Parts: sequence; structure tokens; C-alpha cells
Amino acid sequence: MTIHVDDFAASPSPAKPLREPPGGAAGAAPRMVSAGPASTGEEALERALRPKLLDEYVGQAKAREQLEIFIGAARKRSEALDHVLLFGPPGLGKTTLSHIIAAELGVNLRQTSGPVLEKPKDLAALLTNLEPNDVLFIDEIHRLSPVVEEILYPALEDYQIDIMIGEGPAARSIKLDLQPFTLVGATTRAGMLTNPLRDRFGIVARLEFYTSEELARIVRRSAGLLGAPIDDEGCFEIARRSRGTPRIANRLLRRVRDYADVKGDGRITRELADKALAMLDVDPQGFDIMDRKLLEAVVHRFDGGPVGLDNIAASIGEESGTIEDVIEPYLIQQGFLQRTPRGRMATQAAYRHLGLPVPGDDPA
Ligand SMILES: Nc1ncnc2c1ncn2[C@@H]1O[C@H](COP(=O)(O)OP(=O)(O)OP(=O)(O)O)[C@@H](O)[C@H]1O
Ligand SMILES: [Mg+2]
Repeated sequence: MTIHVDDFAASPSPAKPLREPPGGAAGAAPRMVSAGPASTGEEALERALRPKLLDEYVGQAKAREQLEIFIGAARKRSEALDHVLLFGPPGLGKTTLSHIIAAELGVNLRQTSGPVLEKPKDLAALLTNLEPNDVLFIDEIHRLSPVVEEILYPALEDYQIDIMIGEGPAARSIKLDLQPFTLVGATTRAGMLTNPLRDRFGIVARLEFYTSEELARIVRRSAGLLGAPIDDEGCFEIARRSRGTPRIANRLLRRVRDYADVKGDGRITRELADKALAMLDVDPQGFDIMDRKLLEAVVHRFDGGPVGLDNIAASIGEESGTIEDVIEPYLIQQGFLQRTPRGRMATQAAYRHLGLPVPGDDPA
């Protein structure tokens, strides 16, 4: 793939928002425990709560250990870190980790996203402006257009891009050298990456849902930064009901703090957190309305399954992509839903959670 040199001269493409509004339809009420950032205001708050260094980054022991070693080695040799792919459900800390990687390496971070890079020249402009060993972070990397992706290949492999000079028969292609750099790609869907792209990442880290203990530490740290008094049990109650996701834990903490300020004396205890979360329709498992809707649909409308994703989507009025990326991973991880070759099935735990008799169980 070559880029025509005239492309460089053309005006930059108009700025586009970095991500689509979460939760689908415009104007729809944001889910309390949806994993995407709810608003730009929330994004600003998130930045304030974001850990800056690997040491402050809670959990994800495997990813952290890998990165610690490879970052250390790259620093020692003053080389660019190998390219890193981060994948996992929304809100687990991919963007946070990309910032930490750049900070730990002591280099600049350039940030963009798959859908924003419309033309090869958009990417070329970014690549040619990198300083040695910089980090280029491409969020939603599964949404890169094929023509953009193609110029990325030689850039990743040989730190080179091909550009075209002249027109018609006189046109010739020249190679342009780039500074060594590290690409950090983030995606909620590793399955949607093309093989040639996936193969070019030397470090692949899959982010996992957090345990309640890890989330409790995150809640404690965030409460400290927000100046909200909270006891250990309060931290744990919020953690337990955060769908394994730091973004949700931080969001619930802020709502519970509001509740504590208005209905209590500002201190967050287990009892107060429980009342606040019940008011917010977050059930003791941390499931919200969409989770329950999905489980109820599978159980009541499809006899517990197996049922295809599209049928579930139509029945609960949610996009199948959102179900796959945001809603079902946690339900599956917690053992309430199963993914089988013939479709999704509700487990016994799902029946129990909905207060229904488990099919096949003796009613005695
Ligand atoms: N390991 C962690 N320790 C402490 N806080 C964390 C951790 N991971 C994430 N957070 C908090 O959760 C918030 C969301 O994380 P982040 O934006 O990095 O998620 P993401 O994986 O990039 O989500 P998305 O897929 O929506 O882009 C951050 O603002 C940060 O405060
Ligand atoms: Mg992100």
C-alpha cells in the first residue's frame, strides 16, 4: 500500500469524536452499570482517578508482570518497546494501561482511534511526527479501515512507510523511514482483528474482570482522591456490585457518596452503600436492569435456550454487538449464561437468581 504524496498536502480530515456515544440510541438513559463512560464529564473525572504508574495499577497481575519485564528491558537498552495489544471488555483499564506504558517508558503518548483514522495520510501524519521510542495508542483498533491498516504493516515491521511521488506514468514510490516506536492497540474484540495485524504484536495482554478484593482497593483509593470517608465494608459492598469493572466501581462510588451526603452524614458504610445501590437498581450480584432483562428473556421467552444472539438482541431491544461486548461477558464469567455452539443458555444459577425453580430439579 502506498500513500500518494498529494495526500499529505490536503487539509486534515475534520475532527471526529473519539468514540461513539455509549449505550446506543441517542437520548436513552445511561445504564448505571454500563461499562462505557457515560459522558464527557465522567471522562474528566475518570482521568483524575486514573493511576499513573504500574505500581498504582491494581490487579491484572499477569499483564502487569509481563509489562514490567519488557518495559524494564526496553528502557535498559534504550529501545522501543515491542508492540502491545490490550484486549478485554470496556472499563477494565486498557486506556489507563496505555498511558502507564508511555509514562513508565518515559516517552510521549500519541492517542487516536480506529474510526478517526479515515485515510492513510491521517496515520502517516501521526507516524512521521513520532519521536524515537514514542508510544502511539490506537483505541478501537479493530475498526481501522483496510487501507489504513495496510500502511501500518511496514511501519510496525520495519519502521517504514511507502509514499507515492508524482502522477501517472512518472509516478514512483519512495520509502520513508520512521523513528522506532511502540504501537499500543486496544480493543474489546480481539476476534475482529485481521490475522496479519494480530501477528505483528509482540506482547498481547488480555485484561480480566477484577475480583471484589481488587475492586475494593480501587474504591478505597478513589474515595481517598475524592475525599469521601468510607470504611472497609463500604468499599467491599461497592466492589462486590461493580460487575468486576473499575469504571463501574468508580461510578457507583460517586453515586453512593451523593447519597451519603444527602441522606446520611457523608460517611459511607456497608448499610448506606446497600441502600444507595438498591435505590439505583443495582442488585446484590451487581446486575442491572439490562443484565436481568437478558437473563429473563433467555429463561422466559426461549425456555432457557439455546438461543442465538440476534434473537436475544431483538427480544430485549439491544444491539447484538453491545450484548456480546458489554453485557454477556460478565454474565458468562459469573456462570449465569453459557455460550454453546447452538446459542446462549441460561444456567441453573440464572434460574436461582431470578427466584425461579431450576428445570429438572425435584420440586420437593
Ligand atoms: N487497574 C486499575 N486500577 C485502578 N483503577 C483502574 C484500573 N483500571 C481501570 N481503572 C479505572 O477505571 C477507569 C476506566 O478505565 P479505562 O478508561 O482505562 O478503561 P478501558 O478499558 O480503556 O475502557 P474502554 O474499553 O471503554 O475504552 C479509569 O478511569 C480508571 O480510573
Ligand atoms: Mg479506553
